[in-house]
Amino acid sequence: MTRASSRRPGPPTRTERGIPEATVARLPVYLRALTGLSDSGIATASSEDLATAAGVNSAKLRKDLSYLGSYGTRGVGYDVEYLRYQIAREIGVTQDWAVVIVGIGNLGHALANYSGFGTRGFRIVALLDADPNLIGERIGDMEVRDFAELEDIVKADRVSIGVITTPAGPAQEVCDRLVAAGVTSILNFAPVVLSVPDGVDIRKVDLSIELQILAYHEQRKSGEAGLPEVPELPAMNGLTDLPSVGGGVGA
Ligand SMILES: NC(=O)c1ccc[n+]([C@@H]2O[C@H](COP(=O)([O-])OP(=O)(O)OC[C@H]3O[C@@H](n4cnc5c(N)ncnc54)[C@H](O)[C@@H]3O)[C@@H](O)[C@H]2O)c1
Repeated sequence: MTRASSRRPGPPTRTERGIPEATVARLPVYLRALTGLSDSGIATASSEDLATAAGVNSAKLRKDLSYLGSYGTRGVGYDVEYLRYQIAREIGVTQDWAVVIVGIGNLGHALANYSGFGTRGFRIVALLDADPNLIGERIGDMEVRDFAELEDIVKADRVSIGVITTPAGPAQEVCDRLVAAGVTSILNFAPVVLSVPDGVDIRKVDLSIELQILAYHEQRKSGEAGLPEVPELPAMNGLTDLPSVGGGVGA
């Protein structure tokens, strides 16, 4: 056997349980795929079926699942319900997580109205805002409450996750208040990098970055297909006296 290269990449970052972070990031994708299979009444799935449903290759999927001690049964595949339970337990979604959302504007309203969190183990316990005009507004079966109540709510409901949907300006201050109140995980939608002390996990959601990644791929696709043709200029009836390009029109 020959050695492929003398330069080896560093070891992948691993969680305390020894599962690579990249595998952890794929577990929710497998969970969603398994939920889909289960909802369609499928009791067992081969690694190929599951990989197709999750959009990954089957060798990677088998390797990922082996970290959970799940190898499937040869010739039968994986028990969908059991694997779903194993992954949910590993991610921590078999238990109920209390979440607060801070900043109930456009995005906060949309998240508050989304019913999918509850079925995935996330209980929204409070919608908080600093605007007195919003406090008391009903959204579904909840009422917007004063951000000043944060500390009491975190203590009473044992909140560990906070979602920030305020503008960028106050986001750090909101984050500091969440952390001081005892929140140890933050999902930040505000377009700003927040600092948190050790022991607090933070994740940032930025749709424009996702769109830029898609734009990058679109650009590559149009490069492969050849550049799009320059569209013809519309007929300019009667306009014959146009200045030439770079003609330096004075101010
Ligand atoms: N990550 C993404 O992909 C994405 C997409 C859209 C919007 N955003 C961001 O999400 C945030 C919210 O957007 P939006 O359109 O809902 O804004 P918005 O102005 O409609 O709502 C912001 C809310 O935050 C509240 N607020 C302001 N300061 C506060 C404070 N100190 N404490 C508590 N509440 C406070 C305001 O009263 C308001 O209700 C913005 O930062 C925006 O840039 C992110």
